[in-house]
Amino acid sequence: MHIPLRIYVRLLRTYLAHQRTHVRLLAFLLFLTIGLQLLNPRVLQLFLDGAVHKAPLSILSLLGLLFLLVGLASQGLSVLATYLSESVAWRATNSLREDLAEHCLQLDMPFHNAHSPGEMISRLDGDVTSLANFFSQFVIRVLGNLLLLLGILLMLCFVDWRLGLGLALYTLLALFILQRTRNLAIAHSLAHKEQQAQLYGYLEERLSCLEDISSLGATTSILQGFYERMRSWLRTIQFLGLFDGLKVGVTSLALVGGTFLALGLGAYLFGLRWSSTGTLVMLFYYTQLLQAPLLELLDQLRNLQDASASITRVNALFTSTPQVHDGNVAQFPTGPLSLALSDVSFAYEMGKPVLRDITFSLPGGSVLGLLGRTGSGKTSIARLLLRLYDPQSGNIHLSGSDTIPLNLRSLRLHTLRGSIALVTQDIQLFHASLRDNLTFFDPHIPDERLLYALRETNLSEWYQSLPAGLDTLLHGNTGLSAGEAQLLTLARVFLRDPSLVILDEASSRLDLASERRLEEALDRVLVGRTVIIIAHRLATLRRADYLVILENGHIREQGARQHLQQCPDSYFTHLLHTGMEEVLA
Ligand SMILES: Nc1ncnc2c1ncn2[C@@H]1O[C@H](COP(=O)(O)OP(=O)(O)OP(=O)(O)O)[C@@H](O)[C@H]1O
Repeated sequence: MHIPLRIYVRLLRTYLAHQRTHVRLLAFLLFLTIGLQLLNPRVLQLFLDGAVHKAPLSILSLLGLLFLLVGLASQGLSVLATYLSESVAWRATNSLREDLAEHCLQLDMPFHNAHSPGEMISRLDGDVTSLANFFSQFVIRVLGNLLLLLGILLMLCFVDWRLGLGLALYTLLALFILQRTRNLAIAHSLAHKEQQAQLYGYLEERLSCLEDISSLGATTSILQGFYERMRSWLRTIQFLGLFDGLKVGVTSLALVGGTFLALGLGAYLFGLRWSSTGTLVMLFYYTQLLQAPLLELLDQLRNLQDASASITRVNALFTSTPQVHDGNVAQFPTGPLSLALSDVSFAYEMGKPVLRDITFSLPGGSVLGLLGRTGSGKTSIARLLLRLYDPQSGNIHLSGSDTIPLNLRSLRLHTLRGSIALVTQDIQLFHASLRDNLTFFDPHIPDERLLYALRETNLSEWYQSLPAGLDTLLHGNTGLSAGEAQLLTLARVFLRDPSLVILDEASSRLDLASERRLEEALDRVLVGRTVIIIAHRLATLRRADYLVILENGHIREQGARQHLQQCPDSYFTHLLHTGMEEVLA
């Protein structure tokens, strides 16, 4: 996998730019720690040689104290550096997470249809988390450890060039062997991540429809699927364990080889009287010290491989652009909203049209009933109005009381979606307080407005029964009846004060009593707004001024409801006589 250097540099510059001081301090601490590590063996050598040559006790005590202080300072600085690097890593990854999440929220439905929630979670969290080390330490550690290696080898050269050369050759050989051994497990390590993601995706999907699984008696087959995934995961983990064992064995062998070589060379030179006891101990110490940067460099190399895979995926996400482009008109038309669709045709997939030449208009403040068999394209019209998709041909215009008609595409998406509310039967409540569920986590909406919205949507009695009022924790959709959940989504709509409300079969799953409560609430919430009711049943059409009846993606009939109802030849009258539910279902 080849990633241009500029991508790494750009990432580092973007996400470390605002914490330059911390990064500089971190680099200083790491280099200081490395310097101190290099110093101690030399102090030890001086101490030992001093002891052998009967140096004064005061000098030996001073050297002993220096050895202790350097050791303590190096440990203290390491702790500080770890704390700082964690802080740098979290800040950098958090802002990357924030940017990615914001970008994902701006991507349109075709993108989200093609990527499962599990996949998005793994991008937004898994991939970003694996970049933590890259942000906080990679450059500093690689540079630092290379310097440490070089420093140790230079120190050894300084003592005796043969020692330096011997250990330099050993370092290169050890790096090569260890790198090779580590690469053996990469394929299994990738398979391990993939299988883990698959298992989590499987669990996420099954847990989200636990009620259906239990009621359909599908628990056994679900568990069977779970066991199968666990089994193949276990096999990969066993292989990984085997490779881990091999890796530890080879690493120990390589490191022992280094010590053996150093001591062998030292003993040879000692035999030739070219080195002292202190030098021998220092040599042993430096060889031990050599192992840490060696392993650290290999770890960083491995981390870079992981980071590169994550950077590729994160980059791919950043470069995905929405097919729906934002407009530039920030001001939404004021007053009752009129709507006009002219010759709108749309297909989710090329060659499979879902809507064909749809043309109708709706005066501001009126109610349109949108009817049609399942799959006739009703919901697709709602999605076009919200610009979740754009039609392939035709135009949609909006106008208020004081503006000329505006093309839907010219409006800012944020403004548009803030002014059109879609209420479906698919209700999404969060594991959060009632307040947050109503405000979508916007802290600026005062409680009085929330209480007013709850009253207007017939939820006062339910609210009185809550143990902690607006702070009561809602556990998603559980714990509320379908009717209460639907009224709660209506309260959300009321708070947003939209100009256009689209009710997509909002009451179709409710019992009679709940539907009546919802209808009463709608009487209040819909006042002064333009409304589109996507309906299957006659009862939901009682408030419609106009009707559009769809059939296989085109308009079969349209007109004022009163007119169509009174016209004996109209399709609507036919539907009324034959029993609309049966014909449209
Ligand atoms: N995301 C999608 N990708 C591809 N095809 C889709 C998608 N959503 C809907 N369709 C197809 O588009 C057609 C119209 O669907 P739409 O949901 O608009 O119909 P509908 O009238 O609202 O149906 P229902 O009453 O069942 O909700 C159907 O054939 C459907 O299978």
